[in-house]
Amino acid sequence: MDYQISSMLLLTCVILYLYRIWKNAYLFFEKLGIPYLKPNFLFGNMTDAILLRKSLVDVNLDLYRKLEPYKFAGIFNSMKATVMIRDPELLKHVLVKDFAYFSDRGINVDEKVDPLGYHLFTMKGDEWKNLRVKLTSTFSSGKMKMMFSLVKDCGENFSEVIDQISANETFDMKDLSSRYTTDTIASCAFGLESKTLNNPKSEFKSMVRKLLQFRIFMLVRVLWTNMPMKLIKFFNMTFFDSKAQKFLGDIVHKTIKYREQNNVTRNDFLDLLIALKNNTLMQKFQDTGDHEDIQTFLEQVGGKCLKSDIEMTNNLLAAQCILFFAAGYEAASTTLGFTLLELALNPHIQNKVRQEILDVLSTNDGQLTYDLMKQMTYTDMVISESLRKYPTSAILFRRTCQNYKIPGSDVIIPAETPILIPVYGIHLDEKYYDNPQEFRPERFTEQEKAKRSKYTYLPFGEGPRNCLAKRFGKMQVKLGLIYALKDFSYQVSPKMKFPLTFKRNFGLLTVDGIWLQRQKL
Ligand code: HEM
Repeated sequence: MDYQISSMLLLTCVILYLYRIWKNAYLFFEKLGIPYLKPNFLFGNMTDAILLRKSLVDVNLDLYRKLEPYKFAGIFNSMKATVMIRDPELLKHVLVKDFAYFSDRGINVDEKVDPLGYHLFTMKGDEWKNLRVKLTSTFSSGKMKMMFSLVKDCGENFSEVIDQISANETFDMKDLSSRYTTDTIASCAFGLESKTLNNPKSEFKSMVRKLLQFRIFMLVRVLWTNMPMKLIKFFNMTFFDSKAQKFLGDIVHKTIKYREQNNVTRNDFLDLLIALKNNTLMQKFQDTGDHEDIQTFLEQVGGKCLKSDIEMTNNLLAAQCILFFAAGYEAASTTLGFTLLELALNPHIQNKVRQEILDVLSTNDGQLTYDLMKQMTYTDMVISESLRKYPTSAILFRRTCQNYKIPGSDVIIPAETPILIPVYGIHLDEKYYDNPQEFRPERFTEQEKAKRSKYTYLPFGEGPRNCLAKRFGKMQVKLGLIYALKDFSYQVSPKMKFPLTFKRNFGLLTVDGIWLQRQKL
């Protein structure tokens, strides 16, 4: 009986405590004079996402639309008051001009509890700046040329695997694309021939999948910006799935050891990272393109040089390799899959891209080179349009590092406030793209691009914290597309259901399957 009474008392205290927090959170925007959407107790404006009734992507799209015509407004990520920035001009301030106020994403990771979760995506302040400068040089345009032949080999294999599918057989292009991007990143970041294209049941593939598999902890961490370190330590929460992280971390450690002991070079990211660790990057890989990228970055973060340095330990190298996988494989494979889906739905565009590919290849006996790939400009427009309609990172996060006065208003957002950037909402806004559901690559001619603000198109983010590997990601998708289209045409299978239902995960825009059929040409 006593036990029951104390349990009831404890529960009442917890509810009262949560109610008090919620009441304060509720008043947050009232006090600041910011318009906001009325939240529900505990779930805020995220009820449908938390109860897994809708994807986080769709929930945020609804919120973006409900908040028309405000330039910025308040929403509640569960109980956390978050400012959504809707206006492209304000986004220019948040992402670039006033970057010093918004330099991190507010994701807390304890380096001791989770050394492999301590990477560029989660790092903050000077440590992030130092590492970003170092890694910038590994993704320069010169380095992409170096990596081209490794990705091209995977592209050729992708085409061979597509060739093995029978005519009119329904297959999942999403699965095939993710096996292709797994192989490209395994080759470029880990120095491995993972061969998941040939072996869909490989352990490597299942571990990579596990890395980003939906976990309720991940959703909580995305919604609960600034989660207290004590809680992270108490639950021993790792950023990615701990088993997958350990599996991939062990591979990197072993490969580094092998290469250092046997003096092996393979011209991939791991070589570049090892050279960074040993301070031999400039001797080994001379590349003038690096300097320009680093200079631009330093100017944007407001300093010509950095205050301190960061030690490149083997754990730090392994953490970056794992991040390359997590950040790259899903984003690139989803983009490739959606692009092929749209091409199957729009045969006239499919024919036009294929014609460009064949015309360019015919100038060199069908042999693809890096420079020839660069000449395929219509293909670039098709990829850009695909990333507009399906930006895999549908929402982006920042956090105010200090109090910030919103330009053109009297509102001051306090330090430590989460900021949400509704990329998907902006990409589907009729104000910026007429008939936004129509797939139209011509939106990306130089002339059309010049008519819009740069901040209405954010598939790779913008400013110093944008995608580090934008060039590599685009190259993966482009080579995949070239090898998928050169010898085959695609139709949508009756198995594909419309409208698309996005996965209920922690904010990535993706689907469970992209069902197509192919014909050999
Ligand atoms: C089509 C493919 C890709 C897309 C659409 C994409 C998109 C993005 C986006 C939207 C962000 C967040 C930017 C922001 O907050 O402003 C990001 C960050 C990042 N991406 Fe990518 N990405 C792609 C491929 C890759 C690949 C292949 C890699 C690595 C090999 C990679 C590495 C990273 C890293 C390290 C960051 C964190 C940067 C930082 O915080 O400094 N991405 N990416």
